[in-house]
Amino acid sequence: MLISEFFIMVNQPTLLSSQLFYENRVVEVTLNRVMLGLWKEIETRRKRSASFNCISKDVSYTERTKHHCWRCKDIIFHCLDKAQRQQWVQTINNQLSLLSIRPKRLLVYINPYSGKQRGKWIYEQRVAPLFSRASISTDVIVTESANHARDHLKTEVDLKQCDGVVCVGGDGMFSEVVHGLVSRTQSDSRVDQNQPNQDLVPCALRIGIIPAGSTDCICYSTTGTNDPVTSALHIIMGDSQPMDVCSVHHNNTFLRYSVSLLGYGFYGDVLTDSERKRWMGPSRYDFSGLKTFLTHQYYEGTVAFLPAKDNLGNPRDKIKCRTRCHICEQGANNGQLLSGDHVYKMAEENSDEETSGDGVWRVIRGKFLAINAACMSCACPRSPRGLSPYAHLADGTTDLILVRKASRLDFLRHLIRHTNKDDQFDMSFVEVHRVRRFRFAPKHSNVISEVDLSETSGKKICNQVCTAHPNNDTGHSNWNCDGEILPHADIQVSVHCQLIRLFARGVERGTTFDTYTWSVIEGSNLSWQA
Ligand SMILES: Nc1ncnc2c1ncn2[C@@H]1O[C@H](COP(=O)(O)OP(=O)(O)OP(=O)(O)O)[C@@H](O)[C@H]1O
Repeated sequence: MLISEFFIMVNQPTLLSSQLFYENRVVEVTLNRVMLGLWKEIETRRKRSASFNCISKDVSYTERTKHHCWRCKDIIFHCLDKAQRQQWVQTINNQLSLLSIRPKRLLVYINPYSGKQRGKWIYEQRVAPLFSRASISTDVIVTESANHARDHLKTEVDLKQCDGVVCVGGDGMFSEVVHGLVSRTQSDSRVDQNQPNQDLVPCALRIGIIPAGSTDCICYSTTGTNDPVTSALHIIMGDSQPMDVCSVHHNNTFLRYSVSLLGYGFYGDVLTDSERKRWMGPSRYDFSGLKTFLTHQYYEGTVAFLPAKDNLGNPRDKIKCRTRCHICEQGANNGQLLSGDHVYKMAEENSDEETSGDGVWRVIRGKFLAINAACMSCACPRSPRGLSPYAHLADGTTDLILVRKASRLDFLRHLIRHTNKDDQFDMSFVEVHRVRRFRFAPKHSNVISEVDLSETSGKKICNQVCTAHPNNDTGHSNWNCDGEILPHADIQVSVHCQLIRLFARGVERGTTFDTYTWSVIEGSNLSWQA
């Protein structure tokens, strides 16, 4: 069982301190309330003498390695007598029993078709052995169809019987679990999700993500890596990272929740096209991305938004969201949605400001290549800084990025900047705002239609690519909501501050503690050998 963080805490009272043997060395090992202290070498012996009546103590712990990855390691200390060994086991087990933040029972959903279809293998080979070592009991469900996990969580599960929910898969699988858990929490609390101005009830259970998908953007943005073992160790340690959730409505009807990207125009069109090409596998995103870029479609409409409070910084302030982020703390202090009249009416023709009960809305009309709302950085291995590098996980805001009509070359320069260190917002046709709520209305009335996912004929693609300012048949794009297509262009979005919590701790700063930071795993099932 994972014990706890294992690094020097100078201000913690020492519970136990002994001279033990480690390899050929005599070391001073200390245990304080939450951590096993780093041992200090006292004396080196070339060989442990055969006359030592040694008793060994096997301890597992987590160690930070490169690129935010954690690994589980074992260490064996040797004691001189049984009494000393007994004292160590007893004290460690007592401390472990006090760590209530660690989950003991988990509900696990595995999507066997995520990414390269290795979800089941990843769980069974790399994660389950760690859970069992940490004495965590699991109830594992391999999903049989899309929305299996969501519907199971919504209706069937006794949530009191587990300490957390784990999804093995990609961002789509995580989104399913979020929908299941958030909807279930609201229905248990009799909260109507169809009201866009409704404060939602935060979920009690934490969610763990074992990455096994194609992009794993949410896992990457919340742990700094998409490594299944690292995620499993964060779960075992009982880490907790709050996260905002956006609710998306159309005319007082709830559509979906979003935790990462809402994209209209470019990202909506890439998704719509790529869904038609699922048979191509993950390469469909590259193909559809190129095709959408070449069609260079823009969309007219009105964006209205409620800016975030000044104390939450701005999307270009270079303050990254990191473990124990002070901006997210400020966001939580600012409170959930502000009470009062949240109802926003679209601005009069020539006005660029509107006042409602919760502040002054800004209104922007124009022709847009893309409208994106990033609730988190959306970093992933392909774009390590993400769509909005300084967006925060839990401050109650989303970064609204408006990319106005521009030449293909300028748009290409903007897109390329997502993959390097240049500022993608430092371009005359791009503006970015930190907002609490926004809404969009396309210029042309929104026809509610089933999205046609059938393949477009080659001739039509060619026409679209070759036309200077092509418009699609309806004159509006689709919203890409965390990888799902929304059927409405006219939407209202509200950010719900810290609605859910993950078994994660956000991306950690630098590597200052790397050499000194350890986390002990084994506890009640410490193996001792005479
Ligand atoms: N048993 C199943 N059969 C078919 N679809 C499923 C099943 N279980 C889950 N799904 C659906 O598969 C979709 C994609 O899954 P997931 O996100 O895990 O993988 P991915 O698309 O490869 O990864 P990413 O979202 O990171 O790109 C999800 O929207 C989920 O609803």
